[in-house]
Amino acid sequence: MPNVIPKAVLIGMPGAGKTRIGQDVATVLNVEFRDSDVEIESRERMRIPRIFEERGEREFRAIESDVILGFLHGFDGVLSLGGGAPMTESVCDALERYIDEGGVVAYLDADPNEAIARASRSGNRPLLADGAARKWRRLYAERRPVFEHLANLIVHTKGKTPMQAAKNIADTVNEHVVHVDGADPYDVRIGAHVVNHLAEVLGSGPVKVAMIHTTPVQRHSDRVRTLLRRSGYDVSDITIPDAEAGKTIEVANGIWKRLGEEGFTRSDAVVGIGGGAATDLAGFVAATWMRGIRYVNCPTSLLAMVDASTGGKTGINTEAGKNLVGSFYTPAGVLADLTTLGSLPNDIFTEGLGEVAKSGFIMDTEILRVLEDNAEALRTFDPTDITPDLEAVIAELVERTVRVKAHHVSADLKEKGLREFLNYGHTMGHAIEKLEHFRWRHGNAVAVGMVYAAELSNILGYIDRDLVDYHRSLLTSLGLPTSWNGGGFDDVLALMHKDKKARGRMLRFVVLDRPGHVIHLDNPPADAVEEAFRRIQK
Ligand SMILES: NC(=O)c1ccc[n+]([C@@H]2O[C@H](COP(=O)([O-])OP(=O)(O)OC[C@H]3O[C@@H](n4cnc5c(N)ncnc54)[C@H](O)[C@@H]3O)[C@@H](O)[C@H]2O)c1
Ligand SMILES: O=C(O)C(=O)C[C@@H](O)[C@H](O)[C@H](O)COP(=O)(O)O
Repeated sequence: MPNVIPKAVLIGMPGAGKTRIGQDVATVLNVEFRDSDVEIESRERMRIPRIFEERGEREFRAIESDVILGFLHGFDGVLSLGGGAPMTESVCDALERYIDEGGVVAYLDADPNEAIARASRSGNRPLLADGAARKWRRLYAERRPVFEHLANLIVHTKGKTPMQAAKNIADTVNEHVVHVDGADPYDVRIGAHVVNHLAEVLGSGPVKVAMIHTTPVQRHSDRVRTLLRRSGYDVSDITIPDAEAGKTIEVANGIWKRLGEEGFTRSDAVVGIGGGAATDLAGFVAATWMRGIRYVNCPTSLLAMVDASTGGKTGINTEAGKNLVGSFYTPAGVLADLTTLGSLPNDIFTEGLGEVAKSGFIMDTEILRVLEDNAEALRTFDPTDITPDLEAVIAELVERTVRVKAHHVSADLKEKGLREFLNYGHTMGHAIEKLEHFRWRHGNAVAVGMVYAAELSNILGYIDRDLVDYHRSLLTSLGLPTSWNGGGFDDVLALMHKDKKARGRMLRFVVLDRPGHVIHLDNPPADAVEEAFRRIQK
């Protein structure tokens, strides 16, 4: 039975707004709200000033600690603490344990003058009796360092309405975080406004940041630029050609030239904002400038969120083919800000569902159930009308798909074996993309590629027709293609022999042997390879 812990705990100085904002957070999250001061007075049947007067602060802090610790296990709402509570060692230790369990301790960093005015209006502050402002500032000087060290979320409330501050906290509560292990571990943060974590992920090392983005995501890169500059970074704003046109050596060379001219050192950084093509190029630039500098991906398409931005495959396209030049180079972090989907065209969203479905077929079959249950809403995705329910479905699909990718890349970054399973549907998929001169979207080509792989697996007796038919029915219900007539078998075969999984003259595939489980299929019989191709023709 997992521990039941509060959704959020609010701390801050008297008058910071902990009660009002705490109530608003509880409203947004549709959970209960509790205030530790109110609970103390209810339990002791005595107002706090009288407890201080009759029993002294030491006993009050002991009572307060007991009440708060009682709420940190078993209460799943929002809890606001009295101003001095975190200064008590037992409370501070308990809050640190709460954060380790996934809790959010939000420090409301209010404007001192505003907080003093509010605190002075409320008579229930024994520590702020006469000379309130002077005493408040003395307490502030003592407590602020503790609050800032303890909190895993700091909300600057000046200029925000209580509800705006509350939504900021609720967004953090609703974030999903997927940890990617390996030599250079990092986190993928998924949720609304997670881009607010950018400075935290970049850290204090970089002085200069190259912000690499494309025109269609201008509104999102504008937000990133503001965040970077407000955090004190010297931003080089680099717009690249959109989509595959941006994944070229010419584009990379132009950026290298600019980084040299602007004096980028090995401690500086790159931020990639956009679809998978932009994050691939940004990662490639980061991997190669001075043999590797820090970079953070801010994916803005579904496919980039669930696949391209994570796993460290960086690269460009060349005459020889797609993704044939690049480097395995992992980001310092990935911020999948779901609000950016608010401008994503439906067809681009749909292609991302191809990689989501892939992750369901190869490992997490719950993904397939979620896709089935929400196929209509997903197929008719409208960026201007993302309901809270649909946003929750998308967040779950993104988290689950990223977890599947993280499982494979954490254990096998450089694709020596396990990671190849993520290539399900790609042997045929990449051939289709090439023969379609990249007019077909990646996710669409992979969808047909998965049907091809399912047919091949069926021909060789690994899976039955039902599972092949299920590929077609699920992918069709999501608006994805399941057949292709754009080229001849000989051309496809030649390209499959150039796939990165091929070894010498040996064709290599990844196929299912049951739902949620893939195997390597090396050097399958030539007639089976051709028969499966015939079966995906319209
Ligand atoms: N590195 C990896 O592991 C990996 C994995 C999968 C795919 N990829 C690569 O990713 C690319 C496919 O990614 P993609 O599907 O995101 O394509 P993409 O990067 O070409 O983006 C598709 C289109 O959507 C636009 N767009 C993206 N986000 C938007 C937003 N929020 N609002 C409006 N427009 C937006 C882009 O500007 C572009 O026009 C391919 O190059 C593929 O090779 C890499
Ligand atoms: O990350 C991987 O490894 C994958 O295979 C994920 C794929 O979904 C993705 O399309 C990847 O870009 C394909 O890798 P490639 O090496 O075949 O280009």
